[in-house]
Amino acid sequence: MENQNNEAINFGRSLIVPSVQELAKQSITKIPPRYVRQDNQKPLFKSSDDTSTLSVPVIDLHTLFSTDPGSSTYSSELNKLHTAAKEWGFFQVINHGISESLLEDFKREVLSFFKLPMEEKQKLWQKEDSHEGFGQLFVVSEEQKLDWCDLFYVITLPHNLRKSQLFQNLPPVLRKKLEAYSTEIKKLAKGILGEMAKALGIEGEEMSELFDDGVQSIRMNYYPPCPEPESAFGVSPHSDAGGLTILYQLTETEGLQVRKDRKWVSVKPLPNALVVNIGDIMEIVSNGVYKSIEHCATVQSTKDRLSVATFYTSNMGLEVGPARSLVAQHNVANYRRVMFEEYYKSFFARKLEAKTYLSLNVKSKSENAQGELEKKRVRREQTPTGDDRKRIVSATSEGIDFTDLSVFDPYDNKLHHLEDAHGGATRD
Ligand SMILES: O=C(O)CCC(=O)C(=O)O
Ligand SMILES: [Fe+2]
Repeated sequence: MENQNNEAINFGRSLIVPSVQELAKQSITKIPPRYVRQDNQKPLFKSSDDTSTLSVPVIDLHTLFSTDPGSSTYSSELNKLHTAAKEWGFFQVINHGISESLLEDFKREVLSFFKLPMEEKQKLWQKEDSHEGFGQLFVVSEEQKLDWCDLFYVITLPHNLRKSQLFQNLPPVLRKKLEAYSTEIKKLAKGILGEMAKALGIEGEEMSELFDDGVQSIRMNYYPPCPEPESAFGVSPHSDAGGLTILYQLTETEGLQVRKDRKWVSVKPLPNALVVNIGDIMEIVSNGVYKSIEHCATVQSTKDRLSVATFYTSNMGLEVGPARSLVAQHNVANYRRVMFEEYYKSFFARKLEAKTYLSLNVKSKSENAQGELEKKRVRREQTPTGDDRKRIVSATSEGIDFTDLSVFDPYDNKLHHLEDAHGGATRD
């Protein structure tokens, strides 16, 4: 039974910030300091065309959803999905079953939505007590650097979590298409989660308990052209909090970058493909077999870019932890159990930053040594100059050998030099 009181639930709020789209309409040649990243935090640039080898795997969902599970074609595609989720945490899906016409209609409506005059958008702007609507997310202080992006964020499922006033004020055709898109994405997310369960060896019943009536939210991102694209992020490096994210890249402009080991790889928009990535909750459920991977969006000087991210996560009211069937297989639970609602609320109450929330708060004792090192790394990266020496001394006195400008990288369990921008990784 749906609890009607759920509409009172607020997953978060964010400080109200100016519209970047409006700012970009003025012919500025420099961006305001609030968007300019420090030298060692700037994005790295290269499009997928000039990189050589690495590209995000592509999975054919028709093979998984419609071929005989006993066939070798099926098992080789399932294996491809499993490897992509383990080694990349990101992949693109083709033949996903969402019709081209729905994707086109939805795209058209989202494009016009961001073109609405400001007076219309104001009616749908975030309020101080909730981050749903037009605006930004994760802004917790006036000093914090801002992303070069306007977004519209809305909880779409389950129905009783919707802010009905926000829905009623949406342009009617957008509302209709959003409804259809949200239904299709839920179906798709559950289909992919079902295949993942098979690949991981999680019992179907447990997967249903976790994800049958999951919370779904949609974030529409508009990245205007930026006069200083080398200094700003469209979205800061982060991991997503949910179960799965399904991203629709509406334009051909590249911008999404995914961290693969210590490199950043650009995800080229493919016609009619969707990008899927593992979120923190799915990393927890998979007991760490699948990884929720850091990613970010860069911006360009002449082209704008639009994307729609749908976050599909577990049911309300649940305590989420590593799947029972996996703990039995692995003989260890690598993550603590967390109340989903608390996890989501705490995620939204802080600045968006790398993978710190998951690594610092939910890893179990067996992974804590790594978590402690990560905590020190984050503290140091937040103040890369100044007190660095002291921190290194304090880390060393605790038995950890930090050499100057070295960081611990939780992705490969090694120390690396921190001379590179963009969080210490390099681009392939
Ligand atoms: O626009 C993109 O490509 C990435 C957006 C994203 O990571 C997000 O909305 O969480
Ligand atoms: Fe994301």
